[in-house]
Amino acid sequence: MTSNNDPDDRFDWHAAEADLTTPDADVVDLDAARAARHHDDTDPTTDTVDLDGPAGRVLVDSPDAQRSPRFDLGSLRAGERRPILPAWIRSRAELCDAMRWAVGHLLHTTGYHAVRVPKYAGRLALRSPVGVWRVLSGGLRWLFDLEGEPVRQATVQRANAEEYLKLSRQRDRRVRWRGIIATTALTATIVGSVLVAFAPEWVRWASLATLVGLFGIVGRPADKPLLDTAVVVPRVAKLTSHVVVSALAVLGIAGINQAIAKQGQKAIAFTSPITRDGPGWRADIDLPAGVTAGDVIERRDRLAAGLARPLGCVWPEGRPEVHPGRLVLWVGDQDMATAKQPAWPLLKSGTVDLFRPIPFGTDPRGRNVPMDLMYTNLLIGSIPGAGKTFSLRVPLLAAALDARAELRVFELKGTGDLEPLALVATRYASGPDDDTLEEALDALRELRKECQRRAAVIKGLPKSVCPENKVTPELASRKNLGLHPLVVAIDECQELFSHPEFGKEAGELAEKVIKLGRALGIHLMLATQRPDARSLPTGVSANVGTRFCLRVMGQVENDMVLGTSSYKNGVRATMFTRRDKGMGYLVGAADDAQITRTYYVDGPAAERVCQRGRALREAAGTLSGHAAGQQTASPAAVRRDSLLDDILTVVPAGEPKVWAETLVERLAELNGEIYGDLTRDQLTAALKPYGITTGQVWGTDPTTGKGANRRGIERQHIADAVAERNKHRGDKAA
Ligand SMILES: Nc1ncnc2c1ncn2[C@@H]1O[C@H](COP(=O)(O)OP(=O)(O)OP(=O)(O)O)[C@@H](O)[C@H]1O
Repeated sequence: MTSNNDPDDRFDWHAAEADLTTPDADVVDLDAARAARHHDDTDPTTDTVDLDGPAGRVLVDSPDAQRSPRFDLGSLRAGERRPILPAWIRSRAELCDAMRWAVGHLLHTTGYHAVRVPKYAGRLALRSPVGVWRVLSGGLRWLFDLEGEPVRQATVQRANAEEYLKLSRQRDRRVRWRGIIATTALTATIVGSVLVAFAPEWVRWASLATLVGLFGIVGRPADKPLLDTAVVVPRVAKLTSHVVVSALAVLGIAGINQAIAKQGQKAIAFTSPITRDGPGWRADIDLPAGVTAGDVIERRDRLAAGLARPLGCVWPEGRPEVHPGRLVLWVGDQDMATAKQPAWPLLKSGTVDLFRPIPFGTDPRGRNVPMDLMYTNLLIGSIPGAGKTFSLRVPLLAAALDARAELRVFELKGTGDLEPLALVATRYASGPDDDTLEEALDALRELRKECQRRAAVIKGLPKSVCPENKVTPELASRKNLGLHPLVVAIDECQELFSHPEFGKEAGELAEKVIKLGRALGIHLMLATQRPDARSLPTGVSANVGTRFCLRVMGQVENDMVLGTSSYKNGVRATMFTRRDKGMGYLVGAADDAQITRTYYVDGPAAERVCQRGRALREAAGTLSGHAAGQQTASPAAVRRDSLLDDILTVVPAGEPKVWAETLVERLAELNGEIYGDLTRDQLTAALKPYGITTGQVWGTDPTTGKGANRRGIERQHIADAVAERNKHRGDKAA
């Protein structure tokens, strides 16, 4: 019955029998036992446990453990309820979008065919003689039962008189009643023709057109439809499990290859059927043991080659919350980079309530990706030219459409990419120079103070008005409280954070603002093309709530922008290519990381949106600062212009030398608004451009009255610098 070649021969039936006869093992699952034996071949320690020496070996995969769990109410309660209505019907925006598409499709098709009516009429006229011929010949064949003729001829040939008689009788019967019908129809046609001949002219033409149309339809060639194609629908190949497994097999991942070699197609488990999901296919995959979704995502280009689809159609994503080996593969019908993207929903009309999500971009399926701006901050990072500034512009434009929001915008590249926002911004500065950087730094200083002020306001409010100790839409609308949304954007923020003089302070301030401002209606948006430790302080990158990472080149930058372990978990912005402009991973806007392409709003369109935002502010009386034409020089600029004169004011002519610390105190006393934050280091740096350096000078401590050598300046150096400056000014004026 058995042969030596049968692998089951090597199975230890005695051991299995012993297992069977142990008191608490009532059933042995033979499949499990065989599987245990196979594993045993490779590693004898994995599937059996030696509890009491050789006699006590028991199977690890016990029948109890292998039995499917019984149904219980708990598992039903834990089950995931599938939505009754599909997501696109529940979302107002998506429903409107679908409706818009349906109406547009209908109008296009109608218009397309309407202009071709003369062409279709000509076609029908040309085809109508064939139609007449088909009707007449078909009618005669039917009338004389000609389709039965070959059979009758065959019976004649076989000289089968009885059968021939039967067929002839049947034919006579048929021809008789068909003749009656044909005669009636012919009579009706003649009567109809006579009536039409005496009818008004339009009836005659209409009848002729109808007849031509009908005969034209009947005379249609089988391979040529009457109507041209108004909409060409692209045909895409189906995604099947076979295609997916074959593509995964060519990625060169050892774990996948070994599993496929052992188990074939079964090595890749599909956790649910491959389905259509939006304009593409979706496969939910459990990768073989030990292979992570990140391993596949890293080889997206090879995966696309394996699937024989353009790279922009293939979007593998991990689901680390399920397990690291769960992969969701979405294969679009069209390349995401070239597929037509819907316009930004607020492009032409609409206002924004910043306490509600704003439309930020679209996902690979073309659906809107919303983003919250309140109670969070935003960090955008990528290599140069991937679409950072365009991405930053979208939430800024949304903020522009909320009349309550105050915008402060600093663009540190100096190309004017955010220029349209100057129409609505309370503060706007653009430039790569130190002055602009210092303005941005000042803005952060102000924000820190604003945080303190707002915190005090909120603390002073009764719990009934402010139950969660954070700004609510109602509080933000109360002008007297000054708790309106305050949106501050710094594009190319690496310039500020890596600045030798301002960098450290800016990093500390930004971290404080990010941590505190969130609940106080202050929203900081940072965009950087150099997401590394020097250009993006860890205190900043670790505390930002919402992150958008466009194309980056490595794991470090990826995790700097998207958060620690993102790369390991398969959220890899390294997979985006040069063509994927405006595309990135959005983290923090939803539970999972989302592949998002930001809405494309170009310069002129952005300007039109800002004009609307400006009109809203004018109506609400909230236009202020830069946008309102109040070109107040920045504290940095004022300080720079007046520093030398103010030093001469606070250091009398009889005091040749003064300590830097004394000078800083006196300047703050003179003008707290401009010099309140001035530190000794900043003073030293501000004097450097005039060639004035601080050195050890003798002075007396006013509190102790003791003399000492400390860092300070000589008054004469300042006086010389003022004289030099005035000379220059005089030259220029002349
Ligand atoms: N959502 C988008 N869809 C299509 N193209 C886009 C999108 N966003 C940006 N682009 C294109 O990418 C180009 C670069 O964008 P952007 O200037 O925002 O890049 P950047 O990362 O800020 O560059 P840099 O670091 O040099 O400032 C733009 O000229 C634009 O045409």
